[in-house]
Amino acid sequence: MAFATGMIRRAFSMSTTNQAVKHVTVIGGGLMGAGIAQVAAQTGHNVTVVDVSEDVLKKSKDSIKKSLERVAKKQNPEDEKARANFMTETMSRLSMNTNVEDVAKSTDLVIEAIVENLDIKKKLFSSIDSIAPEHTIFASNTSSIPIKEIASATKRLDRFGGLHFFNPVPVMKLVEVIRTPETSDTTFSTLAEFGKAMGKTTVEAKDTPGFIVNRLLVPYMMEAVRMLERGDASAKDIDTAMKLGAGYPMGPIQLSDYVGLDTCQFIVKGWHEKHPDNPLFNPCPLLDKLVSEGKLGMKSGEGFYKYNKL
Ligand SMILES: C[C@H](O)CC(=O)SCCNC(=O)CCNC(=O)[C@H](O)C(C)(C)COP(=O)(O)OP(=O)(O)OC[C@H]1O[C@@H](n2cnc3c(N)ncnc32)[C@H](O)[C@@H]1OP(=O)(O)O
Ligand SMILES: NC(=O)c1ccc[n+]([C@@H]2O[C@H](COP(=O)([O-])OP(=O)(O)OC[C@H]3O[C@@H](n4cnc5c(N)ncnc54)[C@H](O)[C@@H]3O)[C@@H](O)[C@H]2O)c1
Repeated sequence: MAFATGMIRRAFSMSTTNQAVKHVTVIGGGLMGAGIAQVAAQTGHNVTVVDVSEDVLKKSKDSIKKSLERVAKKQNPEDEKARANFMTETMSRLSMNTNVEDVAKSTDLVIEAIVENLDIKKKLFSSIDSIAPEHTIFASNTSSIPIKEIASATKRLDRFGGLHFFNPVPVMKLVEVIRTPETSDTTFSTLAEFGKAMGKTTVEAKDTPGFIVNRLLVPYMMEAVRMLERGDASAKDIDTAMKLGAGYPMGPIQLSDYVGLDTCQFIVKGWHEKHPDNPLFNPCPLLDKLVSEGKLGMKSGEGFYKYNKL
């Protein structure tokens, strides 16, 4: 009987914990942060986006609005009033702030989506660890850095995990939930429930390089860049081949531009430094050249291809 009561209590506390993710702080309002914030607000969460300046936050808010309009149009193509209500309600759950310490004081979940750099991520988490409430869970959206290394900047190893979303967040249906050996069961289930509450399918991934998707996808993208570098095929033909011959929605060269060439470079460089003997993680001189020229892909207007500036 005592056992059964304990089970019930545990189940109850688990479900209240899950419902307790009401306020989400998204740090970094760029490509990924804006998408994460948008979908979290769309699914009924109160969200604050934090970034380095008002200017960046304005751009972030504008891009969220634009993307929401696409979603509203899709949901209610014939009903203008319903579209307007959806926009107003979602935007009312969204706020912007440049002061991370202020926001961290009262939030249930922090999702970090800043630049792919371990030292900068550690500095950020360390600055809010003593400010955030005890119950607050920290998560990183890193593409490639071990969650354990980022978490080491804090004293809440049991309340730290990975939530890895995919670009474009409003469209891609997956979230990888990453646990380290220290991530508690409650933290893991709260993160997985949150992913589901955002309308995503979740998979559990270990804290290994690239988790599941990137461990397979990034070497494939870099092999395509190496193929281009060798002059074996043109960028356009590589992309056409993989779209029509393998059923991918985008070819690997176009996808590299879409992800951001700087982000791709950070990923490969980090893995190569840690695993220099793995040829799949070898640097790509062509990628490095484009990044050094400021050609970062779609977001900068040029990468392997040229784009109309966003
Ligand atoms: C590296 C990281 O750590 C991990 C990653 O993120 S790896 C990258 C993962 N992402 C991918 O692999 C993306 C592959 N590409 C795709 O799936 C598709 O090309 C794409 C969804 C991006 C665009 O699709 P495409 O058909 O070419 O263009 P488009 O017609 O504009 O969009 C398709 C639908 O998505 C919607 N959409 C696209 N981007 C959107 C956005 N930002 N916000 C809201 N809706 C969006 C469109 O409204 C459209 O909806 P509809 O079909 O109902 O009309
Ligand atoms: N681009 C992708 O396809 C993709 C997909 C999944 C995960 N990720 C990961 O998500 C993270 C963000 O990537 P992104 O593509 O959105 O980058 P991005 O460059 O588009 O955006 C990063 C944002 O973080 C802000 N920022 C930087 N330092 C900050 C700080 N200390 N405090 C607050 N804001 C800060 C920047 O001003 C910028 O707006 C990275 O870790 C990346 O690896 C990227």
